Formats: sequence, C-alpha cells, structure tokens
Amino acid sequence: MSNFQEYTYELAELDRQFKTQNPTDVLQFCYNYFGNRLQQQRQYLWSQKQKAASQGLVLFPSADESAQEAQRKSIPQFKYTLSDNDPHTKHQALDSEDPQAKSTTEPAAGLFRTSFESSPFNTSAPTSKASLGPTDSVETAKPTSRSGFAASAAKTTMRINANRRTSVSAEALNPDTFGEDGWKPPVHQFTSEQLQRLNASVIKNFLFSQLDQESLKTIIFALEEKHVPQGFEIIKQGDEGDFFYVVERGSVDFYVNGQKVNSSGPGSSFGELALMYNSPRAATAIAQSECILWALDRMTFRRILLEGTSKKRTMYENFLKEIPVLKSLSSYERSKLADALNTETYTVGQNVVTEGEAGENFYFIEDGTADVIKQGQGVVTKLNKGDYFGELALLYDSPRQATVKASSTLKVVTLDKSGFQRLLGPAVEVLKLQDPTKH
Ligand SMILES: Nc1ncnc2c1ncn2[C@@H]1O[C@@H]2COP(=O)(O)O[C@H]2[C@H]1O
Ligand SMILES: Nc1ncnc2c1ncn2[C@@H]1O[C@@H]2COP(=O)(O)O[C@H]2[C@H]1O
Repeated sequence: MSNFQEYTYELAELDRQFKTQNPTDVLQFCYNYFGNRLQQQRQYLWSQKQKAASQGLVLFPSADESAQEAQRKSIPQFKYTLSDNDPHTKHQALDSEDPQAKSTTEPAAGLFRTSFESSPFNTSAPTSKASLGPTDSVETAKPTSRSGFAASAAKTTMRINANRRTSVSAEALNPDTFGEDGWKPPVHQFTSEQLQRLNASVIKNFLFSQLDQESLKTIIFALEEKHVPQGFEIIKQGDEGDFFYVVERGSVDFYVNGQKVNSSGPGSSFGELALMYNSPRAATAIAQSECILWALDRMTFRRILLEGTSKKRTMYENFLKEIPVLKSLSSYERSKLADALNTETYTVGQNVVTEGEAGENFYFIEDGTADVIKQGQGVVTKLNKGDYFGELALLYDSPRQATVKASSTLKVVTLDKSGFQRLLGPAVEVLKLQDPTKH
C-alpha cells in the first residue's frame, strides 16, 4: 500500500468507527483511535522482525548496528502524551510483556466503575437490552480493568493473529520473571458475602484446582464481579480478548458466525481461548438469562492460569481424540473436558472403585489393564487402554455396580462428578446406550 492509500484507509476506518460509535468527545476519540493503531502497528512490526531474526533474516535494516541490536532487545514503545489518568485512555499495551509499557498504561484505580459500563465508545454494549448497571457488589470492588473503550478499540486495531492460533508455549510468559518486571495483579476488596459466594462456587472451577494456595489467592482477589442482564453480549466474536469469565449464576450461549454452538451454566468458564492463543475471540457469548460472572483480567490469566491450562489441554488432547465414546464431542468440548481431567496411577491388585460404594469419579484408562469384578460372579470384564468405567454410579446416582481392580500398573484419567455432568454433553447418551449391565 502506498502512503496515500494507507492514509485514506485509516481515515475511512476512523470515519466508519466514528459513525458506529458516535462518541461525545470527538478529539479524544480520534486520539485514542490513532494511538491504538500506532501502538498495534509498532508491536506487530516488532514481532515480525523478531520472527524474521530467528530465521536469520533482517527486516528493516539499519545502518547503525548497535542501535539495531538495542532495538532487538526491547519492544519499541509508543507513549501517549496524555496523563495516565485520562479515563478514555486505557491502551492496548496492557498485554504487552514489556514492563515499561504496563507502567504507562495502567489506569488510576477508581476512574472506571466497570468494564461493562456503557460508554460512548463501548460497542460491546447490548444491542437491544439495557446496559449493565453497576451492582452494589461491583462497586465494592476496586476496578482496575479495561475501560469500555478498550473493547471497542479492539475492533479498530490491526488483528495481529487474526484467525490463527499461535502456540501457547511460544507465547507463554516466563514465571521466573514474576515480580521483576513490575507486574502486579489487581487486588479487589470483597464483602464477606462475596467471599462466601466465591468459596461456594467459583473457586471450585477446574482451572483453579491445579493452583497452589498463593496463586489461588492471587486469582481470587483479581476477580471482578459482573452482573449482566439477559441478552447481554459479553463477548463478541472477532474482538480482542480482555477477560476470562467464570459463571456463578445463570447461563451463557455461544455463537460462531451466528450459529449457536454451545451453552454453559454455573461453575463453567469461558473466554480463555483468545487469552491463551492471542487470537481474536472465537465465539460471541450472550447471557441467556441474567448472570453473575466473575471476570479475570487477561494479564493475571496469562501469568497464573495459562501454563497449567495449556499443559493439560496438550497432554490430554490426543488421548481424548482416540476415545470412541467421545467422538461426538467437538474439539472445543474436548478441550474443556481436558481442563477438568486429572491422572491417577494404581499398582497391580489395587481397587480403583469398590462395589457398593458411592461414586465420585468417572475413569478412562490411559495405560495398563483392569478387571471388573462382581460379587458372586468373579471377573466379568477385562478393561484395556482407552476403555472407561465408573459411569453407572454417576449416571444413575447409584452405588458402584462392580469393583474395578488394576491387573497391571494402571494409569487412569479421572473426571469428577460435576465435570461428568457438565462436560460430556452428547457422550452421556452414548454411555447410557452402552450400559454394561444391559448387555
Ligand atoms: N464451540 C466453541 N468454539 C469456540 N469457542 C467457544 C465455543 N463454545 C464456547 N466457546 C467460548 O467462547 C469464547 C469466546 O471467547 P474466546 O475465544 O476467548 O473463548 C471462547 C470459549 O471460551
Ligand atoms: N457387567 C458389568 N456390571 C457392572 N459394572 C460393570 C460391568 N462391566 C463394566 N462395569 C463397570 O464397572 C463400574 C463400577 O462402577 P460403576 O457402577 O460406577 O460403573 C461400572 C461400569 O463402568
């Protein structure tokens, strides 16, 4: 594109955004628009340059080698000239791994009441329903989240990784640098009633179960309570990811290209993909009913939850693909299932489940063999890699119908009761059809 073409493109895009959003503060809107564009472009060029450098190519050659070397080491920063306290100015560099960038972008606490709040710039506001009003509980929390503008700005920015999933590990943040780079998680204040609710539901989310106490505490205090009305568009497909959400109450529907693909209820979470892969939002999320959500900012998600989550998804991805009973699950449903799995190992002769006892888990055999034994009948079935067991007690809320004993070293992947009820989707019908007591 020639400079002139680029210039006309930018003006046309600004014009389009302006007409869609109809801002009240014209200059501020233009300032924010170009600020974000410039910053995104600098970061994009920098990332391209790094990629090329890793393959021995030099992009944008400079005569001054030492300046080039210095540049290679740090992301060139574009700095805003307005004060950080400007309520319209919450920049995209929030996600930058560069500490300098963050120190210039964190808004002063208290300026933003809630990131869902209707603002002249917020195109994520519901199309037809009333906008979200801050609840008492929201107001008790000190918001440090993105402004409404950030959400709308996402639409105007160049899509760095549009429609492409980059590898998580390549982008993972280095835990060794925690604390050294100035990053601090948001710390909200909760009422005792809020803490009780968090304890009762949200904390039980699978993604949090892998965390040590310290990380769990960080996550909890970084959460922000959001109340959204029925019909509210929480996430828009194609937007940039800002928050990860856990549903405390209500349910959320997901649409990909206008088609409903999924829905999820209390205890579930969503909005992780864009944060994990630095990709645009993969689906639109709309509140099917009034919802209470807990939102976790992108940076805290990436710093604390990214590694464990991506490790689990990678670890179980291939295994789950091979299990016949799970063939009806979409790859996204398999990923969510992977989040909820754990591995246990049993030695020969050990019981995994015992006939007559209550059932808490469902099992897939990852490696090894097991015998299914019924009192008075002996071994009724032998199980191998890829087989499952323990579904009957969970399907029918009944005691275990048989004992399952390891007949060699046995590695099993476990799914607890709540995951079984929420994450197996269409596979539950297949499990019912294959009930071994009926064959
Ligand atoms: N079938 C699906 N495909 C993609 N995303 C889905 C699907 N079902 C639910 N989602 C959620 O919708 C979210 C939209 O934002 P993210 O892409 O960040 O993360 C996505 C998932 O958490
Ligand atoms: N013939 C069988 N009768 C009962 N349970 C069986 C049989 N064959 C395999 N099983 C598995 O053994 C498991 C014992 O725990 P559950 O009853 O939860 O679920 C049972 C089935 O998954």
